[in-house]
Amino acid sequence: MITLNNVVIGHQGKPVVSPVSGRFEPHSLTAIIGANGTGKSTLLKTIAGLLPPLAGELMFAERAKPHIGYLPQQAEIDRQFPVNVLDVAAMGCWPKIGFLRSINRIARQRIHQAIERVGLTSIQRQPIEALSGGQFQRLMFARLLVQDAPLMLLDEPFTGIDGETCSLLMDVIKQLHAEGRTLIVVLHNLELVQQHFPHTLCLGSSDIRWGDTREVIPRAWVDPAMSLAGSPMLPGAS
Ligand SMILES: Nc1ncnc2c1ncn2[C@@H]1O[C@H](COP(=O)(O)OP(=O)(O)OP(=O)(O)O)[C@@H](O)[C@H]1O
Repeated sequence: MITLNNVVIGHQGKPVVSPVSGRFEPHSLTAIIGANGTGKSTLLKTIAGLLPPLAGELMFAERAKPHIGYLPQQAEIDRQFPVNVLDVAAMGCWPKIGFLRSINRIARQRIHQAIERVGLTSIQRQPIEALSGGQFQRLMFARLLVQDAPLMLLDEPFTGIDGETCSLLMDVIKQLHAEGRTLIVVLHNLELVQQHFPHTLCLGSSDIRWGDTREVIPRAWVDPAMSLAGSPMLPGAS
């Protein structure tokens, strides 16, 4: 679905990691891991088209770039906007129907189903500034479900949320994948990656590994006896 050929990612002309080459297969589920600052978010933004590659080729299999669902890190989202849960979930329709067009019955049904899927039906009229971090992340997933994009990019979707929400949202990720979408998810929890993600791209300051998760993540990294399970400790981490 996406081929990277010596793609250099970075900001203001400054690369953050060695050139990346490889391929995200159609309908694949890939985790991007790596220590803080190794360029995981930068890579996601480059694939999303929010940042240009500094060099190299980033190619999509289709002639035109597919519709992309992008979930940034929570810290990058403005929650002061005066809208409620339903309004935000409905924004998932915009790429397909446009900003000012009215929502038809089928789309409305899809919005309500998505809100129900993430357990927010009882608070669907609440303003978003009143939501907890976990409730807000559930809402971001509802919007993704409504968006229905073939390619979804998620940046640290489980950071700062409780175990129950994490488990529910992981099920949504698996559902989206089972429905045939391609998903690329930045994560720090290696146990989660090992349990659920068949492919892993590990960005390191001097080394990039990409392939089958069982080969990319050595068992020792998630061995509870080594106290690394679920931690962001990776080669190159301080
Ligand atoms: N807008 C920006 N302008 C300039 N440099 C930036 C910008 N955003 C990030 N960087 C730098 O690019 C590098 C990679 O940042 P990035 O956020 O992609 O890393 P990351 O692997 O996602 O880190 P983390 O795990 O902490 O989220 C860092 O050195 C960071 O300081």
